[in-house]
Amino acid sequence: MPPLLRYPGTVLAMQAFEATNHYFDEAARLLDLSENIRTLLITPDREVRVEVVIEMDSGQIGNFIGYRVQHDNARGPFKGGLRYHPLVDQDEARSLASLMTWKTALVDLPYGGAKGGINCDPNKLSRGEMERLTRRFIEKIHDVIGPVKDIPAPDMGTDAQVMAWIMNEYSKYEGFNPACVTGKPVEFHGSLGREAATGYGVAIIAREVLARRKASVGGTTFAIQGYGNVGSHTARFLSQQGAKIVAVSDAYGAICNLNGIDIPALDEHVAVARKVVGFKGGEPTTNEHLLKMPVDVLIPAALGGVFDREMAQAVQAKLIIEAANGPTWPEADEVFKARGIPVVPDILANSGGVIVSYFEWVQNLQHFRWPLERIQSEEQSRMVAAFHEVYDLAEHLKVSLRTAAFYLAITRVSRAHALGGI
Ligand SMILES: NC(=O)C1=CN([C@@H]2O[C@H](COP(=O)(O)OP(=O)(O)OC[C@H]3O[C@@H](n4cnc5c(N)ncnc54)[C@H](OP(=O)(O)O)[C@@H]3O)[C@@H](O)[C@H]2O)C=CC1
Ligand SMILES: O=C(O)CCC(=O)C(=O)O
Repeated sequence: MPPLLRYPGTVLAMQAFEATNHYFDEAARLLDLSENIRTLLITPDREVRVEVVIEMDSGQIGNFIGYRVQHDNARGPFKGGLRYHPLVDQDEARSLASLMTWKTALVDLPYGGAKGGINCDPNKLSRGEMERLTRRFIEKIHDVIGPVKDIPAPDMGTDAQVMAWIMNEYSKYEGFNPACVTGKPVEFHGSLGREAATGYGVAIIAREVLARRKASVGGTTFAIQGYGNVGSHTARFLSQQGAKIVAVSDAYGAICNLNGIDIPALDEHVAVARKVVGFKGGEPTTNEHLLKMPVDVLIPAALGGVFDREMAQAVQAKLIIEAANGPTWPEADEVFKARGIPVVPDILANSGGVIVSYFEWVQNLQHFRWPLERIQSEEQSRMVAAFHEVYDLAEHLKVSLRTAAFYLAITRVSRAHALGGI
């Protein structure tokens, strides 16, 4: 059975929401916001916590808690994923919802930010239990979500099938409306390109940041923590550009191959084994070792809170791209700054997912389907534009990429509050 994580023995100086607000404050200081505006911007608009009780396959009662935190909607409906994981709690949902507010603003989508989930272990639930859990959760929260209120999407532990159940359950209460949720199966009102969108975007960011550093993806070495939706698609798109992916991992362990892992062959193995360990084209190793390998680029693509101070000191990568949400504690961020290791922040690096969710929502509202070429090319142009805007601002203000990204996002959200009024 895989470990639940966070990393055992880690003593955290702060909680996840506090960490997100720390990053907010670093940028807000440059913006001269009043204390009242700061409070308005960081405080979640609404927090829903519901008991979700289902009958397990064994006949026993299963007790779970579901959360939906709606952080800010000054720029449009709340938007953000649903996570099914044993560590889901109110604080994590707050932190992730807040990150969504800054992410949607940074890539200029007409949305606010939300996040939620259920404290369950999807690896231990049957398909029937997952469906009952999802439907019961939606039964409890259907009145606070919807196409112009709050639009959920996939995150860790949820996928297109879960989104299909959400759409179906929501429609029972509120009438048929596929725009109530994104990340649905393509044949059930979903969008081409959504499943791979986050990884596709991470690979675009890798290409752009390497180009600014006079390097290219071809021949560059990468280690990727997490081989789920985001990690595996990132690996696929990077390897198609000639990257040398020397280590990947999931909750069960890691594999490494300094000559480069054959990603299509690994995918065939994972399709059967459901884990990366056991793949013949790599040596088994640990997640901890993967994070400390001397690679060019390290990509966390699993849980938050992976880098604490100690781990940041041990990292040997030259560049970090945050595909996961919130992988870096502020104490680690300081270490990376001091060591001159640039970090492309989550709200920029993994924004491809919500960008294509936006395209899915637009297609649902238009009752029209866009071809994959249009989706990928529009995702690409939005991400490239946002990346260079952040990079240029960071150089201009002499701040980190994260502070520049938050600066742009806070500017847009506070402007929306000012224009819309309270
Ligand atoms: N899906 C999306 O569109 C987006 C996701 N993100 C973020 O990307 C990250 C990954 O999400 P996603 O790929 O969707 O989730 P998935 O559930 O599809 O995949 C998560 C991956 O992380 C692995 N994992 C879990 N625990 C550990 C651990 N302790 N050490 C190493 N790997 C571990 C899982 O392993 P196993 O399969 O063995 O459990 C799995 O490979 C999250 O931080 C999420 O918030 C950000 C933007 C959009
Ligand atoms: O696609 C979306 O709406 C949100 C995806 C998500 O949860 C995220 O970007 O962290």
